[in-house]
Amino acid sequence: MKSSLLPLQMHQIMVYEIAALFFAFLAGLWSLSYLFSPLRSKKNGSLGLPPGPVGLPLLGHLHMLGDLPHHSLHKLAMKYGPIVFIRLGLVPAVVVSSPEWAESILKTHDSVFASRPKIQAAECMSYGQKNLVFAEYGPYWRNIRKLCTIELLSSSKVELFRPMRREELVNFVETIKIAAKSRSVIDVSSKVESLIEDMSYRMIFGLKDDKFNLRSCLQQAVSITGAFNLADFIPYLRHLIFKKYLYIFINLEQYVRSILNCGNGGPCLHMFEGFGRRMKAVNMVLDGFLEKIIDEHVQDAKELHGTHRDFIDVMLSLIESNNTWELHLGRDHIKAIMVDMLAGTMDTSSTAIEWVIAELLKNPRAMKLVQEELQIVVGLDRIVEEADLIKLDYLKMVIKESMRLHPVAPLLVPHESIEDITIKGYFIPKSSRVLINTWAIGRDPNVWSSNAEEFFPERFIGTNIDFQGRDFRFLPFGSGRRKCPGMQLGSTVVELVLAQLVHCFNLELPGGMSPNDLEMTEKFGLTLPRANHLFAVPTYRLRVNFGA
Ligand code: HEM
Repeated sequence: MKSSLLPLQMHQIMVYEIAALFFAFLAGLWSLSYLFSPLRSKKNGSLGLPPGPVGLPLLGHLHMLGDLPHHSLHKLAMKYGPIVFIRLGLVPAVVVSSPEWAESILKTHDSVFASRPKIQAAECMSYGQKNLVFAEYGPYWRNIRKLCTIELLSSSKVELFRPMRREELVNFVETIKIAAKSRSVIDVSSKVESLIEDMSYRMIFGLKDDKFNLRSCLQQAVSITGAFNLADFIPYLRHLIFKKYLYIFINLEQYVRSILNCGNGGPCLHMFEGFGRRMKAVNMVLDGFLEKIIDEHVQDAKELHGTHRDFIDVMLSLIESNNTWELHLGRDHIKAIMVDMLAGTMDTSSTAIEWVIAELLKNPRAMKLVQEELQIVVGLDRIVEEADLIKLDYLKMVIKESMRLHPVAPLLVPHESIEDITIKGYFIPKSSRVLINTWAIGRDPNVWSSNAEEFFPERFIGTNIDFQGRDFRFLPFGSGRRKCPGMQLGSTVVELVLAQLVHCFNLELPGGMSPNDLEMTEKFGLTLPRANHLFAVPTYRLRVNFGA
């Protein structure tokens, strides 16, 4: 039986390969025609497409992105200017690297650029893009955004979870105190990640103990959504055999390194080879967990007579009361929004916190000033309360400075144009992907003066630059219609955790490491965390052993 199937499989593979070559040939012709399109040249007073390098047929400029696309795109901007036209496979894309162009895209022509591209992983992980992050711009997105902003992320809802945040922080400090007693090294990155996870689970699901083993499944879902998927850029290749070889070609350097490091295949190739399969498998497991959690909430709601406790309760009560913001909300919507909220709360806040601690360890002068401010505002006889945050001006500048140098989303979330448009003489075709390189803007000496690469929080003194996205030099939460709706929650958590950690503990680099030796390598994904975990030796600072 087995052997009779083999020739059939071979036949199918050959048909696929022939079809692949045919489509690749057509796509190559199409992309060549794009390269020599009249739009590239000046015509009728128009400047044509924005400047950019000539790409390869089919691949466009994918091979130029490398491990850290925000760095590679910054290099292109240095050569071609603040707006660069490239092609990612068959997808036209513009890269924006100046505050002026960011304002044009995110404010002046916001409605044209407010959509999101279709991404295979997002479609799978968020139940056919029923979530908010990747929803196409239009009535569905508008309603779901209103629902999330008002029902889940408003100031009053953020306030509702204040006691939970305090409780989690007290536990967090207690565990670090144990390490401090024995002068042990702590993995700051892991500690912060697990604190943020606990807070997120309690707020979204009402549970803290990971009884469904959600953690690893979610991490995989997030890493898959942030992973590079060739099929998003060359859709013809979705089912083709030779995509593996194309992937190796594009990531030649990564591939060679992965072979050298880990023998047969390496992580990047594994990720790609089984991408579709892995995506579906992770989604199936995640879906099972989410279904069980929702079932439990439905059951509990009957007993608790509709008392709202967490995000799932809120969503279920909306369905019950038929107040579903003109959306026909079902379980898939709840699950898609929960995945959004989890992805939104977890990696973002912990990435931001990790970078601030790293910068403070590298800059003892700034660390000293933050601790002095805390000593004046809070004193050494109690822990930080949320009400104190408003008075911590220097800490806020430190956070902004760190986010300037290490934006959590260096290219924001990709935007997509919904129609052809000409801006400042440049033609940007419909369905172009727009990458706003906030990392490059944050390090531009023309924008931030010659000390742009230096960590210098005082640069914010006397400016009114904040997180709101009104000043296009600084966009850690984006700007315009698609700006982050979780900004208040995110900034509160980041400020609170940081304030508590540096108030309660002095942190030293382990093994007598000098601040100059602390490396600051980044790892590109859905967010931009440190490539390596951050370690430190804590010493308890307060005069009291606090509690509730
Ligand atoms: C430090 C924390 C955070 C940072 C730095 C951050 C940053 C961002 C950025 C840069 C964007 C893209 C904006 C754009 O495309 O123009 C975004 C979008 C988004 N964020 Fe956040 N975020 C944070 C926390 C959160 C939290 C706590 C939540 C929810 C619980 C959240 C939910 C979202 C959602 C749903 C979107 C998509 C909005 C849309 O497409 O309409 N984020 N965030």
